[in-house]
Amino acid sequence: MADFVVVANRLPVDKRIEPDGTVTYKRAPGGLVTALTPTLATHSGAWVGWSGAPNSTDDPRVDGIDLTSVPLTEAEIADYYEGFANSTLWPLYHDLLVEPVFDHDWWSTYVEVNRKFAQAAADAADRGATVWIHDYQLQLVPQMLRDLRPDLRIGFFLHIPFPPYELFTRLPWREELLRGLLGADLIGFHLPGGAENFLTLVRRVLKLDASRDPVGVRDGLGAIRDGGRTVRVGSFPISIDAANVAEQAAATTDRAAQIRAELGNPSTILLGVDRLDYTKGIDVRLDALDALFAAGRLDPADTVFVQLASPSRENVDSYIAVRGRIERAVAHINGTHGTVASPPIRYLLRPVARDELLAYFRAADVMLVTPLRDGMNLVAKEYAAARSDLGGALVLSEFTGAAAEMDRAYLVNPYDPRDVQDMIVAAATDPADRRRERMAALHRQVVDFDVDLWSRSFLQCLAGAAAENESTR
Ligand SMILES: O=P(O)(O)OC[C@H]1O[C@H](O[C@H]2O[C@H](CO)[C@@H](O)[C@H](O)[C@H]2O)[C@H](O)[C@@H](O)[C@@H]1O
Ligand SMILES: Cc1cn([C@@H]2O[C@H](COP(=O)(O)OP(=O)(O)O)[C@@H](O)[C@H]2O)c(=O)[nH]c1=O
Repeated sequence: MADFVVVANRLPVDKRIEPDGTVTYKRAPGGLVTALTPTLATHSGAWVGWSGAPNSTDDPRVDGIDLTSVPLTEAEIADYYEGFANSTLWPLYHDLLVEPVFDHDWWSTYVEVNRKFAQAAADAADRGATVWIHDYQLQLVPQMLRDLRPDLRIGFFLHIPFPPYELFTRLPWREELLRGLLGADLIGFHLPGGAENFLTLVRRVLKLDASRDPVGVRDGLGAIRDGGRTVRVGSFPISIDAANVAEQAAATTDRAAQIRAELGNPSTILLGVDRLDYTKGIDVRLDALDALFAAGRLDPADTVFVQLASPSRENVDSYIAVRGRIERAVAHINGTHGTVASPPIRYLLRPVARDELLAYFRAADVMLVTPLRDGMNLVAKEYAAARSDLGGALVLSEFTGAAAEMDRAYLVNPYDPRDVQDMIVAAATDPADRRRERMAALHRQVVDFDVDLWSRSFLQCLAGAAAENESTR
């Protein structure tokens, strides 16, 4: 029994069974794990989630965290994870970048799997414990858990954008999802806009009394009256362990120099680091580079773009399609603008370990972060944290959560090809002192607003919101 329980779709590690039968645990992909791992290291607690493999029931202790596996069958993985979570909610919440599928059988499995997570959390939590539920895969868990364990303090945080009324109300299950979330004492979003969309939806769809004042950042919470309870709603932009990233990155100088040499010592190294997801705009940056090489604005003989892409959701059609588009674009650019000895694009389709990533950050002159939509984007923050040497430049899409705070980046509208091209050229060629001054501001921002502030501010607001509800019980 733990007095602090994290509930997320994924455990922080993926279970792998090696060909010789040995079991290993590897860090799971994605920013949610990156952000929550340091938080749990400072709270002794439990993490309830799925292992990434079918029917896994073992509960290992990894890096000092007690992990509780929620076993999912292959059919549940197909209908709940690949289906409702990643073919319905993910595209709907990311501005319909692909068409969401509305399937009643997937919804039934989503409800059943959310019930499994709620039961596992109820079993793991001590009396009066704090339970922090994460993300779009588990939006029904707050109310299910409150029904099972009214003694708990329940927080929920959404890691992806929360859509406006016009998009959300397409969901045939809109009322059930809103009701599910309202089981929490505090519901957190990255940005005030997501929190305000939620307040509007609750007012219009559920006809509840929801505050109308603008929501502040880490402050100025919204409120919803639901029966005898008050549900608080706020904005808490997630971040990273910036001091740790800076320290580890500074230790990669030799490897960074080696990477530069391996790439042929070009004048400019550009870098992209993403899960292979259609939201990330990998094709946006490839199209921009193609145009810049064709126009002679960048020299393909003296420029290298490294794209590190970690495979993601590989059974989902839209992910298979985007991989095809990206690989065709890489082949087209290398075939058109490169030589056999020096292709301007280097593309890797596999997860890259943290130390190696940090060395790439230190080697890159320009980091390209060009999502069409992204809840936050921790890679942008990691790059700024890694550049304690104040080298490099960040090209950042306005459609990421990170852009709200990192306004000294070279901000781009990823829907405007000319803007993306111009900003890449500016980031690569601006005078050194201008680039340095921008990077200093970005580095300071991520150091001052780190992941510890994110979790502390959320958990403090949760304690306040829960105490208010406990006093009226
Ligand atoms: O678990 P997967 O299906 O492999 O996906 C990985 C994670 O992707 C998403 O990350 C989001 O959270 C980040 C941290 O808040 C944020 O920076 C990013 O913008 C989001 O896309 C997803 O929300 C997680 O649940 C997944 O684990
Ligand atoms: C490609 C790649 C990434 N990482 C790490 O994963 C996260 C990604 O977080 P972000 O918020 O940018 O986006 P999503 O959560 O994926 O939507 C970040 O911490 C990266 O450093 C990694 O470790 N290895 C990789 O190959």
